[in-house]
Amino acid sequence: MLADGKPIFLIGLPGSGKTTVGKLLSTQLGIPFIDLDDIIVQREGRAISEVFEKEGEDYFRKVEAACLASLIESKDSKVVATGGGTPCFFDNLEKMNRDGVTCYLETSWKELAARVAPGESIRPLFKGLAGSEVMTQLQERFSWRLPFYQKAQIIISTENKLASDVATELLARL
Ligand SMILES: Nc1ncnc2c1ncn2[C@@H]1O[C@H](COP(=O)(O)OP(=O)(O)OP(=O)(O)O)[C@@H](O)[C@H]1O
Ligand SMILES: O=C(O)C1=C[C@@H](O)[C@@H](O)[C@H](O)C1
Ligand SMILES: [Mg+2]
Repeated sequence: MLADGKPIFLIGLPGSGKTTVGKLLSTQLGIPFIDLDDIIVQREGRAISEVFEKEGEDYFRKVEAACLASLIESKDSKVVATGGGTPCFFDNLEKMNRDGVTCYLETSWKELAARVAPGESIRPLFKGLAGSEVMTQLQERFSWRLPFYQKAQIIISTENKLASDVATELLARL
């Protein structure tokens, strides 16, 4: 198995299903699930939105990289849902590819827009916008990230698939 004893890192845009698929996969494999965003919240003792607001993105990215590095150092098998931006800063992606198995959950702009639906209070950026506006916002903000995601060792399209099907497909490719 490709992932024998190594951490499995799920990467992709917000709404691509990293948390949902990650939890399912960890149950199927019988190994722990860790959400990198939760580790950051624990370490900082405050919400990510507060870290962004009070300290700015540069600070957040440094904390994110440090939390990722300590997860990698522990060298045990686990499924890690990374943050949407994690592979796109510093050498985070190289580290994940070197010491773990990376999987990009590829999802179209249209599908992402439908998932991060307007009105969801946890995504203030998209609140009150129509579906097509959400799609444009996503593209404008995040197109630059795609070349990073595409360097993952495994790429799985999530299009028209249930999260459970995505987890099963990933399991078969590990
Ligand atoms: N394959 C799928 N098909 C349809 N809906 C999905 C699929 N995977 C996830 N979802 C739904 O999309 C939403 C976002 O999923 P999830 O929170 O797992 O994404 P994420 O990549 O962890 O996002 P974030 O980066 O914001 O943490 C959830 O409502 C989830 O139920
Ligand atoms: O896409 C991003 O840049 C982010 C996604 C979230 O998972 C968090 O890591 C944070 O809100 C930043
Ligand atoms: Mg998530």
